[in-house]
Amino acid sequence: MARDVWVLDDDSSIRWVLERAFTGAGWTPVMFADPHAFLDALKNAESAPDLVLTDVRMPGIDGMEILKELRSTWAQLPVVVMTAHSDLASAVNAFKGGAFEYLPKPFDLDDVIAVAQRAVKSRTQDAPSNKVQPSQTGIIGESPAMQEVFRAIGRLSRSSVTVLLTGATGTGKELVARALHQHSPRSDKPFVALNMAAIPSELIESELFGHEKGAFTGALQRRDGRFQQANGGTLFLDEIGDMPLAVQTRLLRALAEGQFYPVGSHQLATVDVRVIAATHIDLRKAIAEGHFREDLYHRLNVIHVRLPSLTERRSDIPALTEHFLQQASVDLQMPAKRLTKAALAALEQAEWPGNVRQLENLCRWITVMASGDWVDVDELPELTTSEPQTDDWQQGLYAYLRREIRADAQDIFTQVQDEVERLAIEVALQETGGHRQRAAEILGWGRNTLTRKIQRLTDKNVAK
Ligand SMILES: Nc1ncnc2c1ncn2[C@@H]1O[C@H](COP(=O)(O)OP(=O)(O)OP(=O)(O)O)[C@@H](O)[C@H]1O
Repeated sequence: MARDVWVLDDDSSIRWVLERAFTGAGWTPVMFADPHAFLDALKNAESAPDLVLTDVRMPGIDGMEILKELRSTWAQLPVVVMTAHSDLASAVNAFKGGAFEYLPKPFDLDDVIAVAQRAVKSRTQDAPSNKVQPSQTGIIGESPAMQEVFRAIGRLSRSSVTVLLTGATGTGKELVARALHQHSPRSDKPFVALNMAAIPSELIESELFGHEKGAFTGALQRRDGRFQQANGGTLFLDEIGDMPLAVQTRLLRALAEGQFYPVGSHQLATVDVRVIAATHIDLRKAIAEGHFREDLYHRLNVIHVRLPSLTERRSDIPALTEHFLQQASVDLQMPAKRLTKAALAALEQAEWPGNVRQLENLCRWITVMASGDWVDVDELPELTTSEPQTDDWQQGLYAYLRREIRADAQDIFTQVQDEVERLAIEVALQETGGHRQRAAEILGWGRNTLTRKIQRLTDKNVAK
């Protein structure tokens, strides 16, 4: 059965090739050069076409308006947007909730027909809304902030677009990356994750791109990198802000060209990989400080999904707690603990610098440590309940500790303790204009203790 497709593009050569491609594939195309004529046709048509294919950047009209018009006229009509990467985020937003596909410009004609067919097919199979349900992802969250995340997963579910996930540590970035993959056309292909913070920086390049035998000391075998392993699927680059600049340059090239040279190799490797990157740091700041390439940032930030911190969605704490207590009881083969109302209220009011992961760990702790089946406030470990902090030193410390532990560092507690002491002394002395007696009082030490500690830290520095 011939399908009707309306094509809107102001570029006559694009119209020409698209008309031929669609006719050749058995469709009935109706071509529009002028957005206003298109909108008129839209208003006056008695029935919807099977598909609309439109550019969003045309002179004299805001393409987003066209999407909104389409959405309000025929809510279920599948729409394919032809757009450059830079316009995609706004296009997705303008078309919130509708069936949506996109074609990055410039495109291949075979892709056009494939995407068009997929868009039409998805409509016939589709539920009215393309919001992904929490139960389909294993991600818990009824709060409005999380609903926004589920909607984003749904909207992106038929595309392979690059996504940047931001959010503090432990907010579920990896979980969401996996959900994006599971709900993408690539779901039957591998999902491969690489955490920049977890591997020594000098190995990141070969981890990503693979290496030849003998490419560097210790490269005893040729090895595929994560890019090759993820071929056809999704590569999740966690803590992208920790990627060394030189590797950023290589990544940028690999993303732009879909090709790269493995370390020590002269043979180009070609891959088709969707990249999802995540960061808990502010990449704009990293760019300003010269640690992150701006062009790479734009490449990765085609679609941005921000994960809310746990304190932004306190209403999810009871469901998360119940889930983690259940899970801990299964994992640890211990009876499931229950929280009294007061204990749950305390959790709902706590600060959670480590976000969901911290809550998950706490539930494991309770499962092992609490004595009875019911756990009351006094059995909870100490929770910070103060007002939200303006600074995020605990988060920084948390991330630092995790990075060190994953890098197999030794003796980190002493290091951290020394650093805390040094900072506290430094600030106290600065704030008191170098007055040791006052500084000691502020720090809660005797003057002699302060002098001894200063001496010890100075000796340590000298010894370094
Ligand atoms: N909404 C959620 N529902 C259920 N579990 C969650 C949710 N969010 C996070 N988790 C769990 O919390 C833990 C931390 O999540 P995840 O590793 O995805 O966080 P992250 O943001 O990637 O952290 P980091 O930045 O520190 O790498 C995981 O065990 C994950 O399964």
